[in-house]
Amino acid sequence: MAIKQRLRRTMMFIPGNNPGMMRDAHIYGSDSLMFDLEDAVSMAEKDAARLLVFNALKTIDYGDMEIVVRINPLNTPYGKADIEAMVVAGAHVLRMPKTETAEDITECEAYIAEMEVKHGIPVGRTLMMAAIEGALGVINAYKIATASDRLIGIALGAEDYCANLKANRTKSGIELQLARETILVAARAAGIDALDTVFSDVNDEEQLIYEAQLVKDMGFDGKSVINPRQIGPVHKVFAPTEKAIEKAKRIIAAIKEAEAKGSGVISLNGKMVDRPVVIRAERTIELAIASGVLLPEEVE
Ligand SMILES: CC(=O)SCCNC(=O)CCNC(=O)[C@H](O)C(C)(C)COP(=O)(O)OP(=O)(O)OC[C@H]1O[C@@H](n2cnc3c(N)ncnc32)[C@H](O)[C@@H]1OP(=O)(O)O
Ligand SMILES: O=C([O-])CC(=O)C(=O)O
Ligand SMILES: [Mg+2]
Repeated sequence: MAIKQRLRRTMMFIPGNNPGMMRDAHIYGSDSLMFDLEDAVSMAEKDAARLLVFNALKTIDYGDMEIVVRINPLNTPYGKADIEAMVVAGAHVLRMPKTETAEDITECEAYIAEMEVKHGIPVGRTLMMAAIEGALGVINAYKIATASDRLIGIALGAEDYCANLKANRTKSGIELQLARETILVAARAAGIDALDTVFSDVNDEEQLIYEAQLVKDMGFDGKSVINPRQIGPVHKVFAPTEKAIEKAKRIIAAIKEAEAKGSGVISLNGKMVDRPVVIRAERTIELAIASGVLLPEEVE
């Protein structure tokens, strides 16, 4: 089922022209599956890939995993056919690549709605997300993030972004700093998810963990991955540590006690605990439960 708010630590890209990968994609445990009809598929295979993904979504039981499909932009010969097929196939979320303006989103949304009506599907069932992959998209991030109620999040596409900026992908990530911060702030202002880009070297786990930790500390909800081996390390980074969980529990217990006495701010081991600290503690508990490292009954 399409759900606007859910855990999205990892979305795994699966090339839309690879039936073997599509068949087994759900066994690796990413939070979302993201079938790709765009850059992982050559021009010659676009129509075949669309049909393959359509059949996979219609016939394979992916359980309650979130199903995302990255379609081709509307200004290509494939965009409209991708939208129609994926709306009918029941994809939960359509990912718009290379989004530059709010109109890119509103045009797609109008066509999605048209296809829902044409096929007797409830209007609004198909959700959307936008990948920002160039300078103009970053400049327009907030307008993009607020362009449609169907949007679940915005994501950075760093490979195309670096190509557009004439930047190098570095270990520190300095070239992505502005884009990441802008996307994060735009997503938070719009009340939707902020999702980080892929890391392409599947054999370099150390750098993957570095990037995941960096974006987690910044506030991102998750990171796209391209290989099953990248799922575990990213989930580990996004799961709160035992120490963080214990601290969050102490904060929540202390504030409950203070509130019972009519006070909104207290001191815990010499540190001020007020509303923002409590919000972060609550998020830690939510993430811990969602990540399976804490049972709901362990929280009073
Ligand atoms: C810049 C962009 O646009 S990025 C988005 C587009 N790119 C993609 O979608 C690429 C997705 N990833 C891949 O195609 C592959 O992971 C590659 C090419 C990067 C590496 O491939 P491999 O070296 O074969 O990976 P590896 O040896 O780790 O594969 C192990 C198993 O996982 C499977 N697997 C690998 N990647 C994926 C994936 N993305 N989805 C599902 N299954 C996968 C393989 O089929 C293999 O299965 P098997 O053991 O049953 O044979
Ligand atoms: O969106 C992503 O993470 C992958 C991508 O297309 C890019 O980096 O250009
Ligand atoms: Mg791209």
